[in-house]
Amino acid sequence: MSGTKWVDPAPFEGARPRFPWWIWLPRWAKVVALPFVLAGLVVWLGVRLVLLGLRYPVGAGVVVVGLLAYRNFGLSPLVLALLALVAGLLVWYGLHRRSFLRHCWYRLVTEWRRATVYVPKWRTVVRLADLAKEHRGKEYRPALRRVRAEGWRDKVRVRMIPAQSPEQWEARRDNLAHSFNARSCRVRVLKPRLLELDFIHADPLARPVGVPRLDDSADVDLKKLVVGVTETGRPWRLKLLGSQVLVVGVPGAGKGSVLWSIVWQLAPAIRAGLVRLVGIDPKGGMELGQCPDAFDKVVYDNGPDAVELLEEIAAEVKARASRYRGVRRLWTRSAGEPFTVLVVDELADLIAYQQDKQLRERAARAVQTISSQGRAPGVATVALVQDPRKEIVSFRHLFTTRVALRLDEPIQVDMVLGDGVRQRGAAAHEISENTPGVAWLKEEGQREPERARAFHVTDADLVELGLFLAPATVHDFPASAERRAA
Ligand SMILES: Nc1ncnc2c1ncn2[C@@H]1O[C@H](COP(=O)(O)OP(=O)(O)OP(=O)(O)O)[C@@H](O)[C@H]1O
Repeated sequence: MSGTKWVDPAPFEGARPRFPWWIWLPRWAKVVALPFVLAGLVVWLGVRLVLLGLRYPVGAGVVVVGLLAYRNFGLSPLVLALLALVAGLLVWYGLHRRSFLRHCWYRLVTEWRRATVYVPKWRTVVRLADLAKEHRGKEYRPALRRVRAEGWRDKVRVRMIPAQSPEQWEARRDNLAHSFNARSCRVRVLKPRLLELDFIHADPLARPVGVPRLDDSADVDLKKLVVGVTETGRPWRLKLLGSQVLVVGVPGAGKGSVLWSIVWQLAPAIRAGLVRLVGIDPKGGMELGQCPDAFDKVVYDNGPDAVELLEEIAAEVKARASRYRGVRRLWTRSAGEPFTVLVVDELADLIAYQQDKQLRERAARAVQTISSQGRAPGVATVALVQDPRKEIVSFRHLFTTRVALRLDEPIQVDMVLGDGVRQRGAAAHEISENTPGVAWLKEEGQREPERARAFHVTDADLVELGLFLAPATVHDFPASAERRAA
């Protein structure tokens, strides 16, 4: 108070200590409640043990049998049995490493990481990352659910608090990764309120993947062409029938390997006449010239010949569409004409860098016709490009399958894969220079992007492919040639 004027004291800014409610109970009530609390604890522990037994029936069985054996026969047989168990596990590892890791080792790692990393740090990390909220004295904290270790990544399920969105988690991917000692973190939405965080510890695609054997009898599935492996170890299946493919990557990112993996897998169908390849390589044949036998027609520049070829395919698209009208909605083998794949290496050379304005416009019109109308009549485009900017490819949206190999900048990832996909973890600009052929993939209608590596198609493989596809030449047997000459 100063004179007659009232001055408010400064508000109390210290944190008031909070005590649990039972602290205020009278002493006698605590004594009465103690046996009930202890009984409750015992029941809780029993339930946890039963749940653990149900989760790991084999492990629990081994422990129970071990205890019984120890009681009935003493220590020595138990030690022998344990040694036999270890030997059995080693044999399992030797015979089938994959199933051993999956069913035994990764389960142990899961429990270990849950107990030593995620449970102890969870509360602090979500509070410091602003993912927990306090409202009217009650704390709302995202719940840590199932954890699964898979060696190269830990999958951690999280139940979000009310009014939270996946974008809030996506914005804190880096904070979470560093907090849990991971290289990076990705966010996936499993269902409303349930997220799965991937904490990445290693790159399963670090090693190149060789091409499979060329098999004449193989059935080529144009909707699921296997052109590499995904990081989860499954085949990378590329949709060609009913899709248009855009492959983007800086020089040396491995665009060639995506292209040749597609051709490699199409080879049996090309040989059987079911698929026809048409190619344009404005770089003078540096890429497609490595295996010209794969192509029905190929042009090695970006001049009038290339544009005429594009217009020929565009005309074919229209002609097929009018033939199919009312007969079929999508190309099938029974259509009686081959599925056509147009391969353009460096699309920008045709539709952006071409000096002649008329040729440039004609090329862009033809490519747009093919990629917008070719789906149903069985004409697919596989276009490779280094620069994804709108000024270079103004009709990116017509390509329904996008492959982002290594890129320079984050903004390029958004251009290729679409808005928001990078935030979910598709960091194509972070792909290492040491892993050419690694790409992020996004198909139309698929929410989550996938990471995969194309087969490594070597020069020797291309020679083999050329031999496989070269038209058979029948040479005269020397003796019969001499006889005819005589
Ligand atoms: N899938 C792959 N696995 C392993 N190595 C690869 C793979 N793809 C490409 N490479 C290697 O990376 C290098 C560059 O590959 P490639 O020429 O295909 O790149 P690019 O993107 O087509 O480059 P450019 O735009 O200059 O033609 C080559 O030495 C190749 O052997």
